[in-house]
Amino acid sequence: MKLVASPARLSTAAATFDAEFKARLHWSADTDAAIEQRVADILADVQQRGDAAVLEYTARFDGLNVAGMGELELTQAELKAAFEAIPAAQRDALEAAARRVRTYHEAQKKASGESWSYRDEDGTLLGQKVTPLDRVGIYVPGGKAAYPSSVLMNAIPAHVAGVGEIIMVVPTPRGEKNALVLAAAYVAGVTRAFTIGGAQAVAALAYGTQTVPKVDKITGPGNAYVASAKKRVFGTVGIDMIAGPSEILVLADGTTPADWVAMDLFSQAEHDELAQSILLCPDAAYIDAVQEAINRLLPAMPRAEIIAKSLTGRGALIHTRSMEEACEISNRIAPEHLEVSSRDPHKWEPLLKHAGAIFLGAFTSESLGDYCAGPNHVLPTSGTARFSSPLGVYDFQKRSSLIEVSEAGAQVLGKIAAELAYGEGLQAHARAAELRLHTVPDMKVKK
Ligand SMILES: NC(=O)c1ccc[n+]([C@@H]2O[C@H](COP(=O)([O-])OP(=O)(O)OC[C@H]3O[C@@H](n4cnc5c(N)ncnc54)[C@H](O)[C@@H]3O)[C@@H](O)[C@H]2O)c1
Ligand SMILES: N[C@H](CO)Cc1c[nH]c[nH+]1
Ligand SMILES: [Zn+2]
Repeated sequence: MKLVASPARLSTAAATFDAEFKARLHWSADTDAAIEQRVADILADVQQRGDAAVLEYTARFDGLNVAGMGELELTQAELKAAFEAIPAAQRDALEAAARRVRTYHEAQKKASGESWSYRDEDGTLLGQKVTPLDRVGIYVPGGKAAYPSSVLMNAIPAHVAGVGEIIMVVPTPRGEKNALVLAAAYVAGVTRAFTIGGAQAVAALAYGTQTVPKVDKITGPGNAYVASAKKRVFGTVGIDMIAGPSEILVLADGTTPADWVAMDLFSQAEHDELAQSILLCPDAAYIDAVQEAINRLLPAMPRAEIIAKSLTGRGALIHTRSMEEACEISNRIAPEHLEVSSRDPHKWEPLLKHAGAIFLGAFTSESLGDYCAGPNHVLPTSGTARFSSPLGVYDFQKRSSLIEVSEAGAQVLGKIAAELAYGEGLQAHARAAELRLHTVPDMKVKK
């Protein structure tokens, strides 16, 4: 049977555009009631029965039958052995990628992840103390593909932040362990690792089981089950964002070879049938050329079936009136990845507000960002880039305000606070401030 990838052909000039566009975009884990119900049941079961439930779901969903949780833990020796056994070229690539990701996140920490403080003229100190989280859980997807790069993208910023313990979970369908994933866990310095996935792994990390330690925060991407589970455990633990099925939006002025753009659309479509690839372009003949390239290149792709399903079910080639209009529509979509495939990307970049990551120019394929450019590839999806940011060192830190009021400062602040406290009807607040005023007898700080 011949596989066909037919993304929807839309035009912003058509009267039906808004409705068709909305229908194409509309999807999120919480609109899929079947997934939601299943995830809710799994979370409740793991919370109640712990390891026993995790073992059952791992057998059911990943085809991995074992006698006890001990068999689902990867030892440090196993991680090290995997690193030593992979071909030298893979080891070098892994280490080169890790170096670039580390350099980027160290710069990120310097720019915005350090404690700071200042003093008022009267000596009062005000500031913010930044501390790393004690223990985090990192989700590394593993259902339809293996993601050693996601190990690096999660664990390295956690390390740079100074997190004490990094607990990794990764499903290994039918028990097939991916050597590169294990090697990446070794390179990135993961503390403990379990071969579990899906909602049951998220639940194990959030609630803790007899074997899996409860964590403070869960980060990392995953499929619709993982995204929904993370949303539901938020509050019990922190989460980074909703990083669900991958998305790419290519904003093209028609100057990049059509084959390059077709392959970039494939690159995210091949992740998942639910991934979304969209092209926005003001040149109709160029859109035809990209569709022709899709037809020609698809049969040779090993993951052609997933690509065809994703492009046909969720993809779109949109003809716009202008590049300006294309930028405006891109902002409405707020994609995970946005490629500005143009001879003059800096002309359009200032118009772009909402995207997880922006890739400028024809040579910046999104896939370079997935592996080794340096910035994080764990990014907000489903339009959440309107309010969320890429995974970063800041996700593994928290902040405490620091306040040290001097004796002189207390004289000024005490009067302001007391006035406002009486206004709120909170007498104890007011008195606590007033007792420190020199005007109150016998209450001066002893020297
Ligand atoms: N946004 C990002 O930063 C980013 C990065 C990498 C990957 N991704 C996305 O992550 C996803 C990875 O998905 P995946 O499936 O390959 O791996 P995954 O690890 O996310 O999901 C596999 C797990 O899903 C669960 N599952 C599958 N079918 C189920 C069912 N019918 N009922 C209950 N549970 C079920 C199983 O427990 C299985 O272990 C893709 O959508 C990819 O696009 C996103
Ligand atoms: N594109 C994914 C984020 O949506 C990340 C990734 C890992 N490997 C390949 N791609
Ligand atoms: Zn990718």
